[in-house]
Amino acid sequence: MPAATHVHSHCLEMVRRKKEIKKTLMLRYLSASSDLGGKNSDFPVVSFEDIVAATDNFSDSNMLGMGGFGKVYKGILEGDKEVAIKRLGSGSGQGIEEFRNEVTLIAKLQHRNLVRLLSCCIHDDEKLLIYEYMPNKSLDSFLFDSTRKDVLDWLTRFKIIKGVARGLLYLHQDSRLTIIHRDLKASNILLDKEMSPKISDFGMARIFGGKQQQGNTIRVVGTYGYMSPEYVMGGAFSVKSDIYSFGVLLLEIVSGLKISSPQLIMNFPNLTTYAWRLWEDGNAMELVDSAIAGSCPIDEVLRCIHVGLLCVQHHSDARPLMSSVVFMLENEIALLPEPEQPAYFAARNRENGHTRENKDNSQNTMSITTLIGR
Ligand SMILES: Nc1ncnc2c1ncn2[C@@H]1O[C@H](COP(=O)(O)OP(=O)(O)OP(=O)(O)O)[C@@H](O)[C@H]1O
Repeated sequence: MPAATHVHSHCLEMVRRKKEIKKTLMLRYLSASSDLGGKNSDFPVVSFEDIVAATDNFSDSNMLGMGGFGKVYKGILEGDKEVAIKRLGSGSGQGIEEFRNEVTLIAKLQHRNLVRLLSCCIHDDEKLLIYEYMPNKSLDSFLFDSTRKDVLDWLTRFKIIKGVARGLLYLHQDSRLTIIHRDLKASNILLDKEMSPKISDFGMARIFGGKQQQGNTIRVVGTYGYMSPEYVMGGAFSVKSDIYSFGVLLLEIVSGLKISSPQLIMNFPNLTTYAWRLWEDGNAMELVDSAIAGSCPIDEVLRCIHVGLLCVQHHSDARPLMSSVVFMLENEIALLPEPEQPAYFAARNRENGHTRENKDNSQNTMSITTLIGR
């Protein structure tokens, strides 16, 4: 055979082999993905056996925490890859549809301030989600723990506030769809090894396409204290209800106080009411967590409190969009409008002249996840 013909047939053989390998890989990929019911054909899955091995058969020593939908375990996959595995039991209240919602939604999202969903698994009654592992767990484990909150100096707190704001901006305005988280709170902010924040827990998120930006539900899910009045009272959710939750979270980060403490905060029923009174009286710096007071730039802190109060305003129309929030947080010279009175500030407390919130909505931090079917 002439040399040129030999080279040519060799090339053809290489192309044919490459095509075959590609086809085999594609078929393998599709059959693995079909575990999800065929709806997520581009999403990697892990076998249940691998998960059992990775978590030492879901041993208690590997348990990271427990949320409304089930337990979360630390696991090691592929030899040395640390992951967090969320095990949603059959009694977790999350059906296959909600599971698919979380899986398909997160799989499409990529932002440095959102937790990455790496893969998932459905095995008989078991549904499992595999996330990147966040070594510092959630923000609440630092913020509300007097022995750990020192780690959160002002620089770190401001970095967390800005990171969460950017993550939420992506969900609301910068990704292909409008995504409303509906359960933004300190325990849903995870921290990586540099203490950078990542928003997690999209099980209750709602996605909108096109121009639709708000919805209504009779199945109110979320956490009291973080939920906006229009959502609690009427089930109306929109980006503005997430922005309300962000405002609450921001005030918690600055003050180190929980929105719904079991005790009144300085005679006020909750944090927003307390923050508003201090702001109105020109004493806003008194809100700052004593663990960092004295070591933080006053202008920056005041701007944060100001933005927080804009976000928790009673009227949703008055609350800024996340694009404005990010701009106001990142630009020292941004002119901020005066905040109006926050939600839950209606009834006047006669004893001390301060207004008080409706207590029904202030003292309960329980997540409501399954009230009435949609
Ligand atoms: N990716 C992760 N890396 C490390 N720890 C995690 C990870 N995901 C969750 N955890 C830990 O597991 C706990 C439970 O998380 P989960 O998201 O199930 O519930 P939650 O947000 O605490 O509560 P809820 O379900 O009511 O919103 C968290 O508080 C956190 O400490």
